[in-house]
Amino acid sequence: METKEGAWSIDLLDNTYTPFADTEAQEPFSVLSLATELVEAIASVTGFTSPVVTTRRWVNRYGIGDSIAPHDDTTGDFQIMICLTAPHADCGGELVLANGVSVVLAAGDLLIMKHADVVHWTTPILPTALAHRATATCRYHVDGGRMPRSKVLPHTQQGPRSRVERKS
Ligand SMILES: O=C(O)CCC(=O)C(=O)O
Ligand SMILES: [Fe+2]
Repeated sequence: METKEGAWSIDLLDNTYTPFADTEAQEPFSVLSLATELVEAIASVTGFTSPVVTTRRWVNRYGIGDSIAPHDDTTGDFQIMICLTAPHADCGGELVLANGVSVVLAAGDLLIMKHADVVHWTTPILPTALAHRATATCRYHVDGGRMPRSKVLPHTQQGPRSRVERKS
């Protein structure tokens, strides 16, 4: 993927926004990130008391020169990110948050983020890197939280667009 937000590749593990209770883990990261005890523990650490209603899960991969540009994650309420692989600390791939925090993740590290309104980016992977960088993220959406627009107002509430247009 190459966008104004940077260059990296993304593997969507689950982009369906299935209700949390019906979401089935298809691979190990989802087995972990959907485990009720873990979700409850992370909700408690981040201060969320409303139940998780849905999740989204994906893997980002950064090769030499890749980075994610400064952006604000506009949906979801809290998330975990597990570093799957990373170059040595002095070879780029640092996650920087505009609030002054920066993190160099090593393989196996788990980061819990309350990500609303925190602009963040990663530094480019340097040519000296001997490994690429990959992170797996599970984003949790709580009841009444920051849902994607299409989920806040499902079109079933208003009927299909064509019917609305015919009425007017
Ligand atoms: O890979 C990272 O460290 C950050 C990824 C990220 O910010 C995102 O997927 O929105
Ligand atoms: Fe992000």
